Amino acid sequence: MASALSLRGLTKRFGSLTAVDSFSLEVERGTIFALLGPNGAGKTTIIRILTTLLRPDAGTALVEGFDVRQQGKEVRRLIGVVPQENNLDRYLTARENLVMQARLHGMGAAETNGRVDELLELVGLTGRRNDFPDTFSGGMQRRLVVARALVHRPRVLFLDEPTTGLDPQSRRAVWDYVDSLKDSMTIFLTTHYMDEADALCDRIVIMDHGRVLVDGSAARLKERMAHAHCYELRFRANADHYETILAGFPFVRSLQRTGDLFRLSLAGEESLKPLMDAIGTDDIRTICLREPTLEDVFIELTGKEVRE
Ligand SMILES: Nc1ncnc2c1ncn2[C@@H]1O[C@H](COP(=O)(O)OP(=O)(O)OP(=O)(O)O)[C@@H](O)[C@H]1O
Repeated sequence: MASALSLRGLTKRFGSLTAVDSFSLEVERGTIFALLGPNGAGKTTIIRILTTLLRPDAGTALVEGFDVRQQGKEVRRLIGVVPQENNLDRYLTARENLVMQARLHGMGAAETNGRVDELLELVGLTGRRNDFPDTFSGGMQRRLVVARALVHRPRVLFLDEPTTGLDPQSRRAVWDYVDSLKDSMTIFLTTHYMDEADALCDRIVIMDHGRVLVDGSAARLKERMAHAHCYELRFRANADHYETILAGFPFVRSLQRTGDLFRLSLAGEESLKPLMDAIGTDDIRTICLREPTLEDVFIELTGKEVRE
C-alpha cells in the first residue's frame, strides 16, 4: 500500500537544541496515526515541517509523494490542518469562515455552497451558521476548526492536540467526527490523552528528544507491559505520608496519584511483600491488580508524566 507520509532522517535544530533528531517514519494511506510524547518531545515541530510552516535542516519529508521542501504548494493543496489554537477569523460568521477557506483553495461557488452546508451539518453547527465564533463554546469552536480543515477534501488531515481543553462530551464528539473520516483520508494527530490515542488510532509512535522510542498498535504497546505488575491502592487516611514512602522505594517503577488513589507499577511480584510490610494495612482501603494502560507504557518509556 502507498505511503501517505514518508520521513527519512528528518532533523530540525533550534540553536544548539536538536528538536527533531534524524526522525524516520512511513505512514500508510488510510491510517489513523498518533504521535505521542512529553512536552518538548518534538511533535509540533514535526507537524510544522509536514505542513510546510517550517523548513527542516536535513532529511526528507514527503506528503502523498510530494516533497515538503520543494513542492510546498502541492502539499498544501492536499492537507488539512487543525492547529493547537482555534485560529478562526472572529470577524466572519461560522459559515463565512468555511467559505473563506474554500475561496483560498480556489473552489467555485456552486461546489463551495454544497460542501460548506454539508460540513456544518456534520459538525452540528447548522443552527449557528450565521453566528460569530466568539459566541461559541470551546467545543463548538473546535468543531468549526475541524470543519474548516476539511472544506477542500484533504487527503491527509493533521490534528495537533485536537481535544485539549474540551469537556468529555465535546471530546467524544470530536472523536466521532475523526472516526467517521477514516475511510476517506489519512489522519495524523498528536495528543496528551492516552485514552484518545487508544480509542482512535491504528498506530502509535511514542517519541522523546526528537527520536522514536516505540512504534505499534495500542494493543502491541500494552503487550510490552504484560509482565509489569500494576496495582491500584486506595488509602482511607494519610495519603500524603504514604506518597512519600511509595516514592522512596527503588522497586516502584511508576507512581501516579489522583486524590487518595495511587496507581503504581512494581519491578516484580516479589516487591509486593516488602511494600506491604513497610506501609502496613491500617490505612489501606483497597488494593487490586490492574491491567496495564497506554499511560503505563508512556511513563515506563519516557520516565515522565503525560503532561508535566
Ligand atoms: N521556534 C523555536 N525556537 C526555539 N526552540 C523551539 C522553537 N520551537 C520549538 N522549540 C523547542 O523545540 C523542542 C520541541 O518543541 P515542540 O513544540 O516540537 O514539542 P512538542 O512535543 O510539540 O511539545 P508540547 O507537547 O509541549 O506541545 C522544545 O524544546 C522547544 O522548546
